[in-house]
Amino acid sequence: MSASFRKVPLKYSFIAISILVVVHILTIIIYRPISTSTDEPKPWDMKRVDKTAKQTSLSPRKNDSTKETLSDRPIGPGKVPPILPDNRNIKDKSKSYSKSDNHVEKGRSFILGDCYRYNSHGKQLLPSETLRKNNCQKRLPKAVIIGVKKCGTWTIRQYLGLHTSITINGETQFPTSINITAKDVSKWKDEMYYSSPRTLPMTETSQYVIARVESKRRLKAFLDDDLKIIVIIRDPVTRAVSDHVHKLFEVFHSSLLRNESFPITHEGDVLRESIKDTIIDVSTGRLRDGQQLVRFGQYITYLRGLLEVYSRDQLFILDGEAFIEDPLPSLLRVETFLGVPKFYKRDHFRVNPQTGFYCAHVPERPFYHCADPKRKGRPHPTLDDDLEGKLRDYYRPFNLQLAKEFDLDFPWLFH
Ligand SMILES: Nc1ncnc2c1ncn2[C@@H]1O[C@H](COP(=O)(O)OS(=O)(=O)O)[C@@H](OP(=O)(O)O)[C@H]1O
Repeated sequence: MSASFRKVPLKYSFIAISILVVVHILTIIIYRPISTSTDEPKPWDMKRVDKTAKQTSLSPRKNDSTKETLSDRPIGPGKVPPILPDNRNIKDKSKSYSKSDNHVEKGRSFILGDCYRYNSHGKQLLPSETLRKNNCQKRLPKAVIIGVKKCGTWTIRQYLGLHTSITINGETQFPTSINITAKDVSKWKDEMYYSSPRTLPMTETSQYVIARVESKRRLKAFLDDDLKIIVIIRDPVTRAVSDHVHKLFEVFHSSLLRNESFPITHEGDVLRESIKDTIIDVSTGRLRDGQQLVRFGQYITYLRGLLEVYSRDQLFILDGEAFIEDPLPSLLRVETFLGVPKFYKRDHFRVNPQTGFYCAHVPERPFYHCADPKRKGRPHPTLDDDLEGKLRDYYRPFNLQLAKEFDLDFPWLFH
């Protein structure tokens, strides 16, 4: 073997090496990430800047039998969920959305706020001298996004993270124990990003909104008197479906991790039937309204609880359905509510042709902010009329009361 290697003439080795070098250079050119502010953002360059935030994406796995069904084919009898923009159906298979791990080119660096930069090594604190000069510290949040679960909290947090006057953490565990101490709060503060006085420190959780009133009150004592609170809510029927799909997907995935050949077939039917089994008591045919899956959509209960602790003008209630349709108008209102300079523009947002959901890119930031279609924006099964009717009947009085008490006019509140 080694003898035959030695017989290969030098000329051929040189040609082979040259070919390899050319192929390598072409690969780098084709897959180079967004590197200048004038470059067109490419869907395959999407990546979250926020590396320390809780990872919500499952890494694509080989032979993933869910792939075709869950991201490409609508579930249900030939229908797509009505809430999604029409362009959800546009398929663009030529672009791979799995190339989400592109890095900033070596030698390039983006400044994020006053305390961080992002380069080919990821997100890093600026040199300590700069941190001192900019008065970078860990600060308790002055504004929070607190839920509701499955209503779009992740996406709005990503978009707010693009704002040059906001420093927003990934999801953090708000201390909600009834005996909360200064130590608990200080531990929580340690989870925050460094921020300068020039930017608004923020964080997010979908848990605080459902915490008991007494717990909310205890935490409030440690926070700014004029803490600003964003609550995003969507059609509770869709929220329940989303929550159920999420839970089932987690189960499928853990099974798949244990046994790669776990068969997943007829997802639409499985999902439709399993949501029915979860929500309807078969013996009585009635809705199991004690289920969290159902109760979480009773937004008025949680919002009333918030009002016992915070004043109405500290709350901004965002329509999650309108936010999906077009995030810009919602974000402009959020800017006003937070009192930060106007930043968002129409051309920061583009629809991901693969999913029909918006993604965001701003020239000041290195990457597209685009949800992993396996984790957010999953296809929903179509509910059968009976189940949907029962859910709508259940939520209607709560929704109407919500519209009245909180002076909201979101169209789905009146369904
Ligand atoms: N731009 C964009 N891209 C993808 N998904 C979007 C977007 N805007 C809102 N949404 C909706 O957000 C839903 C998930 O909500 P959350 O992020 O609050 O979920 S979680 O509670 O943090 O798990 C998620 O629910 P599913 O559609 O069931 O996956 C989406 O409908």
